[in-house]
Amino acid sequence: MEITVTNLSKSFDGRQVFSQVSQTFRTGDIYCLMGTSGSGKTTFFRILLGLDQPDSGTVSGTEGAFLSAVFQENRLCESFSSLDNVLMVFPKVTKEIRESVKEDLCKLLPEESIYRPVSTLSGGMKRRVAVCRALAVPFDAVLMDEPFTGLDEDTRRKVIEFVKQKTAGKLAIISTHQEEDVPLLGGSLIRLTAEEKGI
Ligand SMILES: Nc1ncnc2c1ncn2[C@@H]1O[C@H](COP(=O)(O)OP(=O)(O)OP(=O)(O)O)[C@@H](O)[C@H]1O
Repeated sequence: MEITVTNLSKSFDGRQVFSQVSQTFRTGDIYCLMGTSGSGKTTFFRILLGLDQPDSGTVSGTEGAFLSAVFQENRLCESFSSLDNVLMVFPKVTKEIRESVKEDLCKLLPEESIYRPVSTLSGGMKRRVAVCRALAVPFDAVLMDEPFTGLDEDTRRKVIEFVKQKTAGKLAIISTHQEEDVPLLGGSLIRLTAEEKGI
């Protein structure tokens, strides 16, 4: 698939967040979206997901596509286990799906923790559950808003490897504040800067 944004502009209350952003995102590639706090990364994701409208410009290629997402907040059900938080996104849970989700979760978390309510997990553990859930479902493209926040260096690398494996041959757009993530992900760097007002 290919997502193309053309001359995308967005302002809030008369304050320009970004303007005239044009970019093509192609399947098989990872795009790392970087920009200072407030440069509009979350807003850009929300527009791609159709949750917000641009003031002007267009997004094409997302019609009929399955877009998966990790939002800036985890959006987990705190009283459910990690396992159930991931399984809940499947319309029908088969034995195979359950086993494969367990296997994926265990790549990122200690096995005992995947049966505990999410409310008992650390912030970094919850983040890993959110990442695992977004990548568990079939998707054409995944959009991840700062998925590696709250992770120590070793865990961060482990999660990056997991993301690379799970997004192979698909389209991934990932926002990050750490430039070193770009080579680790083998991604293309795209800057969304307030100064340039575009990427
Ligand atoms: N619904 C809204 N109403 C008014 N202003 C908003 C709204 N959503 C975002 N903004 C403003 O738009 C700007 C961009 O916000 P956004 O969250 O997209 O930035 P960001 O690059 O994701 O920031 P961060 O790196 O801190 O997560 C900010 O100044 C923010 O206050």
